[in-house]
Amino acid sequence: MPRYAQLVMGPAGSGKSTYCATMVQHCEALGRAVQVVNLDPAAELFSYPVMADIRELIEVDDVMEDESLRFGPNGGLVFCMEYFANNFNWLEESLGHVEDDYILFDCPGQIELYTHLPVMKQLVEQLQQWEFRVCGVFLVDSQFMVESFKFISGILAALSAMISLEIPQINIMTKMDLLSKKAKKEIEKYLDPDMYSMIEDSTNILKSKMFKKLTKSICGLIDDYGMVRFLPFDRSDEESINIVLQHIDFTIQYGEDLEFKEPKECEEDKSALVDEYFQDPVDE
Ligand SMILES: Nc1nc2c(ncn2[C@@H]2O[C@H](COP(=O)(O)OP(=O)(O)OP(=O)(O)O)[C@@H](O)[C@H]2O)c(=O)[nH]1
Ligand SMILES: [Mg+2]
Repeated sequence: MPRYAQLVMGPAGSGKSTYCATMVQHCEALGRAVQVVNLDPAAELFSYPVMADIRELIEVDDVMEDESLRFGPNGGLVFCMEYFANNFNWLEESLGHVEDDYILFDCPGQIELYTHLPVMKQLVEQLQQWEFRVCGVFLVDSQFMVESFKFISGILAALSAMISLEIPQINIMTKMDLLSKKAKKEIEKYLDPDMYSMIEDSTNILKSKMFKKLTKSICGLIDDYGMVRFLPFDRSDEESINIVLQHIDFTIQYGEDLEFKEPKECEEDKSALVDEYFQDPVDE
């Protein structure tokens, strides 16, 4: 039986932990069991139940306080993640092996983890060895995406994670509930972007010829990949959460191997339900 995983990534404050909490609630309402593993060694509070917490293995504060290491917060985090990569057996023990398990990994927000450090790639390979089908979920704050320049930098971050991890990836614009009506309308064009009109938008305001040329090349590169699309995520809208979940389920083929399980209560009440169904209609 395959196992399923979402690797929830994205820049600091993009809404990763909130996304995990929202997904857990949503899946609970659907009667689906979803667990969350915290992989942020600097996290403090969670609004979801944690199945495993990297801080049981290593904590950023301890690394920063260590006299021989003398790391700051970012160096400390990199150290913690490298230590984690050398101790995947901790994760294996914490995960156990439950049939059909579906796990969200709430990752740290340091962008270098997804662009050039090998840790996340090593994690993906390890999860795949444990029979997980892994989907990358890359979150970007929609409030920073309403201008074409910011959008291009967001798209490049998503693209570099996609290229370095080599797994299917769903890109999401979070915090859609915070946008004004006008901004929502404006952002529609960024969900499925036409990079050529983006080139026009961005280069018209540029004075330097060289910068114009560079922007054109970057937009051309993004367009060549043709793989970066965004889904809007509004935590207050069940429909939007459902669409995101369906896309992710589809990429990891969740549900294809599931066997039908009869809900317990239903089994007991089955005869009663059947009787009710075949009852003679009551005369009104
Ligand atoms: N209104 C609104 N606020 C959100 C949403 N998602 C996140 N937030 C807020 O944004 C802030 C950061 O959210 P987090 O979920 O902690 O973000 P994160 O990506 O886990 O942050 P780090 O782990 O520090 O990188 C919190 O104050 C959240 O309440 C959203 O969809 N809507
Ligand atoms: Mg977080």
